[in-house]
Amino acid sequence: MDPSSEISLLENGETLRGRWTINGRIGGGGFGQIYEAFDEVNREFVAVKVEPRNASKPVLRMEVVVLKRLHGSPYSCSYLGCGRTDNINYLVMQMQGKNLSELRRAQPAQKFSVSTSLRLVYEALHCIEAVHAEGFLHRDVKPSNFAIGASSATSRKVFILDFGLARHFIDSQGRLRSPRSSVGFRGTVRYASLNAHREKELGRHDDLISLFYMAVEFLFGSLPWKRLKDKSRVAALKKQYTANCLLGGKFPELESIYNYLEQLNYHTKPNYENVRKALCRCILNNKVRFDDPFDWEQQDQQSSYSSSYFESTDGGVGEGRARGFDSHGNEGKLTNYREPTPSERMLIDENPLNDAE
Ligand SMILES: Nc1ncnc2c1ncn2[C@@H]1O[C@H](COP(=O)(O)OP(=O)(O)OP(=O)(O)O)[C@@H](O)[C@H]1O
Repeated sequence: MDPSSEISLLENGETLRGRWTINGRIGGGGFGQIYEAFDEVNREFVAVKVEPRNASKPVLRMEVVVLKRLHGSPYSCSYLGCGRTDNINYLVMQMQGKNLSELRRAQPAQKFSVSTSLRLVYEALHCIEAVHAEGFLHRDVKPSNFAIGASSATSRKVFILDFGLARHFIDSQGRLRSPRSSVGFRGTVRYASLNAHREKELGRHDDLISLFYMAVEFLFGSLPWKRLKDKSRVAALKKQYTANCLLGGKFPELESIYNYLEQLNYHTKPNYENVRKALCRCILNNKVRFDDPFDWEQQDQQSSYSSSYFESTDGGVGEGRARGFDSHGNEGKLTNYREPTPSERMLIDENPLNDAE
């Protein structure tokens, strides 16, 4: 059964393990269905991801492994439980707010301001680094796999979702696993790195290249290959467009990040710190403040760029929504404002990406 089909795997009012009462479906991608449920023990809303027990491509097992490893991380959902019934496998986790794809598509020109774009990318970089630090590649980095928090305390934070395609890249001895010579395509065509198109074993830099494509889409509203489904045609365009061209020459620091990442391979650990430095320089040069309101908090249409070769709408993925999201209730209030740390401030003045680790 296609889990994203209209056939719901859970009914409203149904209770899992006598604790989580289903309250409605909030999303469903290619691999699972996501429900809102009420946790009768902690008296709060939670998210439940479900797949059929006989799924042709089961993903929840890996999701549970990764979420448990990340439990307590400020960049991922808390793990709350998992189990199975006669028909389904399920995973219960912390409820987050809207995903970054739906937030972007809700913007007037379907793009974020420079300020919002750069800060979201900055936060998403932390998320990806946290996953890599636990020895996992995400392999499906895209805007619908990041969400802002659902509470006033977390509504200015970004959380990474969906570890269904994750892969452990280190072995039990802590060594890098040997790359396989060929693997099938992994990820989402629009954001996949060229290595994914080549069906090569993906490395840490490939997750960051997908983040770069997210950045372009945030800033300009779309990617040139957004309407193409054919993987080889998308790959041809990804080869054709330089970072300079994708960014219209407006963000040299992001260009330098892409050009750096492109030189890396499966074996090299990206220098996350230097990528962050380059991003910080971009933030500084564009006069972005970490305490600016996000676009959805205050629609003030600050400096955003337009680009004639991009079209204005997209068929972005991710249909999730989450109740309890309260950014409107907190509009204008910087409930979770985070100053750059002293080391981040220092980074801004240094020259990044000179040395690859
Ligand atoms: N913990 C959560 N809290 C709130 N919303 C969530 C949560 N987990 C997932 N969602 C919503 O459901 C959507 C789909 O979730 P997820 O990506 O895990 O499913 P999927 O089947 O793997 O999707 P895809 O195939 O598109 O990657 C997310 O984009 C998000 O909007």
